[in-house]
Amino acid sequence: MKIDDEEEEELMQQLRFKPTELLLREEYKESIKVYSNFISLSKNHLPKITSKSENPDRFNKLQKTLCLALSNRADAKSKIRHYAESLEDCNAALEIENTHFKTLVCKGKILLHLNQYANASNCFQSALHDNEPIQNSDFEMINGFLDRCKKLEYQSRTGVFDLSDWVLNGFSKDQNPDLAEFIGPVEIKKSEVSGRGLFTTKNIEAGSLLFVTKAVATDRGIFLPECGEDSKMVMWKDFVDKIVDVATKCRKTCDLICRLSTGEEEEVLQVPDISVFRPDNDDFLLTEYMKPDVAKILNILDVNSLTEEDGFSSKVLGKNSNYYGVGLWILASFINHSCEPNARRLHIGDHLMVHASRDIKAGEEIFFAYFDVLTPLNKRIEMSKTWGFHCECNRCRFERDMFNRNQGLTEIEILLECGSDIGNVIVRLEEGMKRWMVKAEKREKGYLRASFWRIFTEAYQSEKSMQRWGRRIPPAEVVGESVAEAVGSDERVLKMVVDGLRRNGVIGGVVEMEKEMKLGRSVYGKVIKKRKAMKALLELCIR
Ligand SMILES: C[S@@+](CC[C@H](N)C(=O)[O-])C[C@H]1O[C@@H](n2cnc3c(N)ncnc32)[C@H](O)[C@@H]1O
Repeated sequence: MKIDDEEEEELMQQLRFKPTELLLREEYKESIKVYSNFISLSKNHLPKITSKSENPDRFNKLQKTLCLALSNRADAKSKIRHYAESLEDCNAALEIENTHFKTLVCKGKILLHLNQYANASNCFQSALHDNEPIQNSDFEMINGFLDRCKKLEYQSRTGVFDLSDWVLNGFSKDQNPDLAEFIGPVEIKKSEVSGRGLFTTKNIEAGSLLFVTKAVATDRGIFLPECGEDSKMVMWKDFVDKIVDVATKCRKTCDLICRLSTGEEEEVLQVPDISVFRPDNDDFLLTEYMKPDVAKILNILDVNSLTEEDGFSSKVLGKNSNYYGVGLWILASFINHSCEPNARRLHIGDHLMVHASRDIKAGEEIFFAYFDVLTPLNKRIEMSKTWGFHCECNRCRFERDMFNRNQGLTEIEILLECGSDIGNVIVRLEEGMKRWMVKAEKREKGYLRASFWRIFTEAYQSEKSMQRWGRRIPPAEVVGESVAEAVGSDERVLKMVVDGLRRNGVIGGVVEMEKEMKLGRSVYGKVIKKRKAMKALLELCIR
């Protein structure tokens, strides 16, 4: 339908207020539609005003209205997480009026959300200084954002994070600590294990932070055993929908997800430069937009999604034991598995903090445990099969070799299966390790103790076992420490060592306290800076 200029202007008048109403009612999609109508009519109308009436006042007025409409549409788009499109609208509005307050605030908030702290800060600075005088409430709001940008930019640049206050305040559930993204001394390279892997670029001490990254999406729930697997399937579907939604809306995320492994033909996969994962990297804008291939994304999620159960333990966080969370963290998806891992992850809100759980030398590959590694070899073989690979780490090779070379280990397993006294089995194992020349310095003792972890914990927790066998089995802290050295520690290992040290009656001894703190740092990372906070975690862990 052709409409004349007067009708067009009347229509614009009607459209001017309608979308604002919709925006206030939080009907974002509808308001975007009406704003889009208004914007195209305005763009159509602008040249006519200049050429026909030569009326600069009207022209300026319409320009201002167009700028506001673009800014409001940007706001609506950001509310439904169409960040890339929202930024385009912000830039178009700023081209009309480069100090437009509302647009600068909207753009700043989006950039902050996208972890581009310095760029976000520039927007807020400009909103503050190019728009004087400014209302008190706006002044406070902008300064709040500027403080956040400054804090996050510092974290992101230096890797200095401190979760102590959050721990000391009882892990305040509604207020997770404000965390930036950070990439430490790591790079992606071809791995001897499979495909690509993440490697250190310098020597790293246990507890040091390797990187902090925010999830593409997560999903969480409490699943009572009586609900069965169906409710978990519903959650999984919801999670997949969230990922596809983000990939559809954000070209960069889609591009990054598509670089992940589907578990097939990993050898031909490209090795991306680590800079690609920095939030301010815009190279992806040059790549052609690919519509997300949902079937491929499903395979990628199967191979790369992480569950949250291994984060700050449910026990420490006081979470319901039926709690279950799943998420996709892109940089973490380049980490391969080993049964002697050297890195641990903490899940805090949607952020994943990854730190070294043992000292790592420059150039070594970083490994996670994809499944519980305090389990025997046959169980681990089963678990790695479900992941679609066969683990060839030092520990698996050593244990396979031990089983092949002598009957001793097989006999011990048979004793266990026949329900022999666990204290007796431990004594047989410890004596066997001496005969088989298992070397502590090569971490071999720790490997085997980690594989027989269950019986060690049961024995130390049983007064009867300890009375009968206590003198012939090594102290809990010795076993715990050798396991920590060999396969890295977790809260169970920490508990065994701390319980053992305290059972000896040396509470508060300087050497023992330092041992506990050191182990605590390898489990929780150096992000717990205050001693008081680490002590609080240790107490929670052994409770
Ligand atoms: C999260 S990805 C790890 C990064 C992957 N190697 C890549 O190139 O993108 C998980 C996949 O890596 C491979 N993988 C991880 N650990 C492995 C291991 N210890 N041995 C063999 N393959 C492994 C498996 O194909 C697994 O499905």
